[in-house]
Amino acid sequence: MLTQAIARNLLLKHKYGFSTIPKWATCDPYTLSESKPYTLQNLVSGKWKDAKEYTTVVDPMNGDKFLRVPDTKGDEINEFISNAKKVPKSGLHNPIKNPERYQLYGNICGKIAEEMKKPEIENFLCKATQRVMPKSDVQVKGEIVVTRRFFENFAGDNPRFLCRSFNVAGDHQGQQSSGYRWPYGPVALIAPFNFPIEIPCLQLFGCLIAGNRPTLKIDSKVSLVMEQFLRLAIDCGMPAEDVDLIHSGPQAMEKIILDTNYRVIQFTGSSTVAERLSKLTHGKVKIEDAGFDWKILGPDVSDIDYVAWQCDQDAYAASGQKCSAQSIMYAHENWMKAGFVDKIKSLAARRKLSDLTIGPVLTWDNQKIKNHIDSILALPGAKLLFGGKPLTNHSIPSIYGSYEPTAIFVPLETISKNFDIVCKELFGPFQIVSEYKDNQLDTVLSHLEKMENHLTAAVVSNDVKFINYVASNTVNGVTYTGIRARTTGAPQNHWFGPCGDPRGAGIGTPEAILAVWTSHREIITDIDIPKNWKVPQAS
Ligand SMILES: NC(=O)c1ccc[n+]([C@@H]2O[C@H](COP(=O)([O-])OP(=O)(O)OC[C@H]3O[C@@H](n4cnc5c(N)ncnc54)[C@H](O)[C@@H]3O)[C@@H](O)[C@H]2O)c1
Repeated sequence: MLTQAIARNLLLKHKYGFSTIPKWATCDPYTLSESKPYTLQNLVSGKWKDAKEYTTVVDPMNGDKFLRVPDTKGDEINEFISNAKKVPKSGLHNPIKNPERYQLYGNICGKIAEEMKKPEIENFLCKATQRVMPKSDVQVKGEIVVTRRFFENFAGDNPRFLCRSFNVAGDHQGQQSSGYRWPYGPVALIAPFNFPIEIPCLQLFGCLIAGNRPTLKIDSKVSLVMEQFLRLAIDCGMPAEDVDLIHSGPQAMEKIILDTNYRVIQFTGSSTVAERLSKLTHGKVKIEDAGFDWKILGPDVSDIDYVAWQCDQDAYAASGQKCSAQSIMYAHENWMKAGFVDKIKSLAARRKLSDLTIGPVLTWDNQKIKNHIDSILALPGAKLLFGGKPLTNHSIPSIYGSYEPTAIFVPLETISKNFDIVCKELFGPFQIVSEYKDNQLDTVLSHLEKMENHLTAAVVSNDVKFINYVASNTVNGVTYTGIRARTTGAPQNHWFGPCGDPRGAGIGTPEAILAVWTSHREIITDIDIPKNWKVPQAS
């Protein structure tokens, strides 16, 4: 693989006539290996700094010790805390303070988008991402392109348009109320491993555009990508003091949170940590957590090859490590009779490690995956549809999972009686399949009602009455409907986030940025006392 990377690097150099490593980059993802490891740095107070201690991150494809990531702790966290404490609650800018910074961020976003269009920079970001979170070329390119398009969206005057205010006429001459979207000031942003560039970039720049000053913490397995991306952003004019990047373990981050005055913490990751931080901060959190995402295939069977392809993508692309991945599929009996499962089975069988259409699972090892599969197969009527075995002939280290795309059939009534076991998110290439008849749709809906997480969902049907019945009785924040409905897809052009939880966060769109990174403020101007005013009766 390494030889391939070097060959590709040389090919690109030849094709484009310049180095494939951008001038601001400090790591070469094409040659990164145990013999050419890279040591990451924290960004604090506008300076790149080393740490006293490091953790080692291994190459998920072969176990090579290829990254040394700061294990920031002890006294080293004090600078992060004091920087956050210096930030005023009114932010670095707001609609009536330092408004030129909206233009600054419009320019930065425009410049970043321009840079990301350059092939050598796009390739660099794709490779860096793929080295730490192995996914296919198509999947990784999709992540980079969504990120670039987000920056295109917020170039120019769009930061100030985003934070536009409104006025309402008052009760008398000289009175007017103005509604503002106000930043929180000192904030923290915690991001997971599965989208090393898209999640942190969209949240970080939404946060900055709105006037906040964040401490950024990414999962250390993948924080290489944002460590490099921030160097690009600084090169594009971002003031280096506008954000602190910390690489640390959970305890150090919790200590920072406890000792700091963060006004809001945006967290993306597991529900367990989300709940923990929620309690720790007395609810000052905006959460994007686990996804147990469902798909319902309606009674109207059509376009079976397309729908099967979409199911395979939804369940198994990026080895199922998307929070939007299809976790459970309820197929109407008409689809089952049409041989739908066999179609998905043969599509899933095309996936291979050599092109990363299936790859390492970074938070579940094979023992944990096997235990989950066994516990479901032990339930009444459950049967393995396909997969169910570890991958073979590879060098993925055993701390990570490596499993075939897997599907297990579980009857509807078994799910009803064993809901907690069946409807548990396995963050890997795994899905539950069930079948329902016309008169069992309400049983399916009763399952959806019981679910804890309401992130993505798909109603695959072109029957408008069917779609409306399901959509009107459910709450998922991102619900795709129609024969092309999918569960995965977190582009920059529509809201992505859970619904039905007051702590729920969104990402990327104007509404998402305003909902997560600003709160409402109203300033009422009242300046004009009439000349003939007299003291009224006591009231
Ligand atoms: N809803 C979404 O938009 C979305 C997107 C991506 C992933 N996810 C979810 O994330 C999960 C997978 O990620 P994971 O298991 O690595 O998540 P995780 O909760 O273990 O880690 C997420 C981040 O939190 C940090 N962290 C962990 N414990 C912490 C603590 N006590 N204090 C402060 N920070 C802490 C981690 O270092 C990491 O940066 C899945 O459940 C997936 O569905 C959700």
